[in-house]
Amino acid sequence: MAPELQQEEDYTTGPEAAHKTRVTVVGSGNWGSVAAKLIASNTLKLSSFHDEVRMWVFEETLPSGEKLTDAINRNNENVKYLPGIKLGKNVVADPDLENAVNGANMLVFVTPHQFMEGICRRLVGKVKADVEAISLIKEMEVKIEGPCMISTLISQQLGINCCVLMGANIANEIAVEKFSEATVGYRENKEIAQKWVQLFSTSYFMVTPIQDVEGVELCGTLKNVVAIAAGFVDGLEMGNNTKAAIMRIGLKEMQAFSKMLFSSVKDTTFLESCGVADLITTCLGGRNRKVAEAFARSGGKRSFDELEAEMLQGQKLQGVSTAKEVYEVLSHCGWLDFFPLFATVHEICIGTLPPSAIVEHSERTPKI
Ligand SMILES: NC(=O)c1ccc[n+]([C@@H]2O[C@H](COP(=O)([O-])OP(=O)(O)OC[C@H]3O[C@@H](n4cnc5c(N)ncnc54)[C@H](O)[C@@H]3O)[C@@H](O)[C@H]2O)c1
Ligand SMILES: O=P(O)(O)OC[C@H](O)CO
Repeated sequence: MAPELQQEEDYTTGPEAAHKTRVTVVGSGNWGSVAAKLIASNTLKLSSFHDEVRMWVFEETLPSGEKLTDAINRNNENVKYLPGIKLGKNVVADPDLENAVNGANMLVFVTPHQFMEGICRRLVGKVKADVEAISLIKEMEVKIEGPCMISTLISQQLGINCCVLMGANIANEIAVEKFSEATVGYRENKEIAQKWVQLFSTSYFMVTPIQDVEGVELCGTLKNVVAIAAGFVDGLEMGNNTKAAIMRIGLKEMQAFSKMLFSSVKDTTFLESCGVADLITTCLGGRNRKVAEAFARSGGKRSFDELEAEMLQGQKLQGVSTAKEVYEVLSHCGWLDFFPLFATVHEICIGTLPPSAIVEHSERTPKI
């Protein structure tokens, strides 16, 4: 159960409280919890924001029998998805989605993408008409009409504006306040983008706004496919030069695919944190890389689902499903020959090709 709004300190009262911007984080996984921590450290300092940050929790029961929400509020820590890190006492976990977003002026969406359609459906008519949203979700969906970015899904289903925040952001490193950068992608309104920058920025988290929402979101989405390829290379012990080659080919395919989908995507976006920096960090230290390495070491005999459950304890991979979504777009558009790395990653994931195909097939020079 979510506690009453007033806790030990009085965050909510005072005549000016009603005019302050309220922030809700929709999601409480590994990155969701770190996002709440970053934001909560800023809402305490910025007088235009309400101190309290609500964090929606997909409720579950811990092995101890305690509800996750209760454990978070009692310990001020997400004991399952971000153990050992205090979130800030002004973070209030709430298992009731509608209640969590009630009255919020700024919504931060940060769940694995597969839950977003259901979440949006539940939120229709429940959010303020002028609420601003941001998506931290690195994925896309493919519908009959074609590919749909998650920020577009949010915008269309809820009728609200949605920016994105992506970057070289392994959550566990930011949780212990190691320096990193991030990129906010926005469509038109730079003032809104600046407000998101203000809300997320700390001395160890440097955020830059750029006007290229699709480019930023596609970088965050597509790098997960390259991370799977990098994991195969690691699992096959092919070495650093091979991995660098896979990253280079992957970056070229990311750029070409993004520009073929959206002609507005800027080349310079790929040099921001959301582009080459995220590609590097994810291919070195991400969860997609780690599980793909185990998959290759098993010779493709163990499934990604099984390895995900065993290795990530409830955290979710996005790369395997992204590879499938990308493959569907490539098949539909007749582009498979132009993107050998993307296509090969999917074919290895579904067992049509062995992990060793990652080099044999991806090195074919793409005609892009
Ligand atoms: N973890 C990172 O380092 C990191 C960094 C940057 C971006 N991201 C992106 O952020 C997004 C969220 O990732 P994360 O790491 O916060 O999550 P996660 O993988 O750690 O956690 C899984 C989350 O899914 C929730 N969940 C499980 N079943 C659900 C259901 N049926 N409905 C709704 N929620 C359910 C769980 O409660 C948990 O909060 C992803 O798109 C990811 O790619 C992650
Ligand atoms: O752990 P991954 O593979 O989901 O990647 C985490 C982040 O996206 C890195 O920026």
